[in-house]
Amino acid sequence: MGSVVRKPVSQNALKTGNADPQSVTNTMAEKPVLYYFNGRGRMESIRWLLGAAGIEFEEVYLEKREQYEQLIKEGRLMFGQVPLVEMDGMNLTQTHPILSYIAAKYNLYGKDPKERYEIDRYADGTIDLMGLGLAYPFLDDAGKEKQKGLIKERATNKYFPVYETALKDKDYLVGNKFSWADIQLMEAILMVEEFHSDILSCFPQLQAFKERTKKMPTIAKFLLPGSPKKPFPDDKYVATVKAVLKM
Ligand SMILES: N[C@@H](CCC(=O)N[C@@H](CS)C(=O)NCC(=O)O)C(=O)O
Repeated sequence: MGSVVRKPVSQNALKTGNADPQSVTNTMAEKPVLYYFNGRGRMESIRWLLGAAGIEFEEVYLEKREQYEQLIKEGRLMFGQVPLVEMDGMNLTQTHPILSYIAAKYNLYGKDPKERYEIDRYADGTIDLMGLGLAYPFLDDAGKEKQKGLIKERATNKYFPVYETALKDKDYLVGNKFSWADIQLMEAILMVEEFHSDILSCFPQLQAFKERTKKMPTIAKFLLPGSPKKPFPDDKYVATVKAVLKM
């Protein structure tokens, strides 16, 4: 029951961080509403998935501690954590289930339990790899240097070889149909390339995958400047996350 949206506080109130518990609306948002920081973090894969599915969404950026506390007070964060996605009358939390819900809803989640398992497995590999990028902005200079090396090592030796082999004789990772797994892989490739621009030189299948995937209309749109895709995290993003979460 904790996930049902009853009376969401108006987004304008949350935006300012001055949400009044009495300031409620009964209207259910038609577009999904994403509550997170104005930066990548754990929300970025959700933005990617919605973007690739061609679904428009709105965002409420957490800039003040009060906004986060207000969401907790309203019982909208099951474990006191964001990402939060308000969608289909629910307060969705926990990144992986949010992603699989959206993937299922928009037919990007395979045709049967076996394919869904394969999609989950490939997606989790990218989530593990991208977790290294997620942590990067919060490290000190020495930690960043080390993390950059680790991203290269893990991408080259652990993760990319798996996807390279999987794509040897097919265009998509699972069921020869475009799925959430492919979207995750595209995001992961671009993330690693930001650290190591030549990373695909030993991965011709991944290079070809990237070239054809970036031409898909919804993805091409998502990659355009001004889209909901967030830039490489900067100091302001780090400071905001630390202030809101009291890190
Ligand atoms: N397992 C959760 C982890 C979410 C999480 O750690 N979110 C951070 C922000 S990126 C947070 O809200 N931290 C506050 C806390 O854990 O109390 C998920 O995947 O969504």
